[in-house]
Amino acid sequence: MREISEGSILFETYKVLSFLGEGIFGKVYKVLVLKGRYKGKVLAMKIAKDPNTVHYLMKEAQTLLLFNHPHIVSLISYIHKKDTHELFVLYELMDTDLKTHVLSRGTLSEEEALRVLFHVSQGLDYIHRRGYIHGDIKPENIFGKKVLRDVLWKLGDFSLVRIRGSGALVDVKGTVGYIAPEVFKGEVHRSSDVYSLGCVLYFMLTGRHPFYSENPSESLKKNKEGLLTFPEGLSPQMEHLLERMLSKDHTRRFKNAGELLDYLIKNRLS
Ligand SMILES: Nc1ncnc2c1ncn2[C@@H]1O[C@H](COP(=O)(O)OP(=O)(O)OP(=O)(O)O)[C@@H](O)[C@H]1O
Repeated sequence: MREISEGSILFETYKVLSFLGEGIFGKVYKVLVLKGRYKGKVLAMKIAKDPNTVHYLMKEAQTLLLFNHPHIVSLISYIHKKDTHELFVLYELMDTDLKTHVLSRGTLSEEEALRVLFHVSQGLDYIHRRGYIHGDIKPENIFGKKVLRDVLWKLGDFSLVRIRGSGALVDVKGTVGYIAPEVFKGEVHRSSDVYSLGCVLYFMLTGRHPFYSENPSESLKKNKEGLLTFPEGLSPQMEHLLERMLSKDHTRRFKNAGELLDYLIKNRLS
């Protein structure tokens, strides 16, 4: 297994510029493409070495290759080294993620939060229309790309993506604070993604997810029960929108991202 550091050249094509971070699926590096179709471009490369994580990341890579949308982080290509069981996945390079962006500001205004919501809903609508459920919508999985003086927000990290109707969940996956209550009972719908996105909207407005507690087991309990209170001082439109996204009963939520988008446009919230 190779050691990777700044300046390393991989497959005679990718020069490692810096380390970007590490998640459960492996390390992520900023790389410069030295030759081929993407010569001169700077990309993000995620490297998985553990057979279990390789399996998940491979599933993500194969699904993401089918997607092409301005509000979804693009996958450029992937390389699977069968002999060493390593997987190298190349994505478009993003400049920030929503968690970092919100925490650096404390909270976002309703206007800014709605702008992010509108961007991400478009990416989510694209995958919902194709029969997929994202399964892990949270601020760390929403990425921003600076375009002139603006930021374009995109949905990323499709490691828990699943096809609609592919059976009940055997174990609960996702991130406490952003999981729809029915998911804890093994039920997953497109509206479960809408719920998670509602938790993200709440986070943008308050700097905390709706089930925050200093005690992690209390957070989990509150999340399972869908027990939340709305922050003070919201506009009536924002309160109504949050109620529709964060209803404990999934049949009272927007059914999918398309319904949410229609609502945002009709009520001039986009
Ligand atoms: N396309 C990208 N462009 C820029 N940075 C990225 C990109 N993808 C991931 N990163 C960064 O790399 C780091 C690790 O990301 P990764 O998605 O592997 O883990 P994570 O966000 O901790 O989530 P998880 O472990 O749940 O997958 C994070 O700091 C993330 O912001």
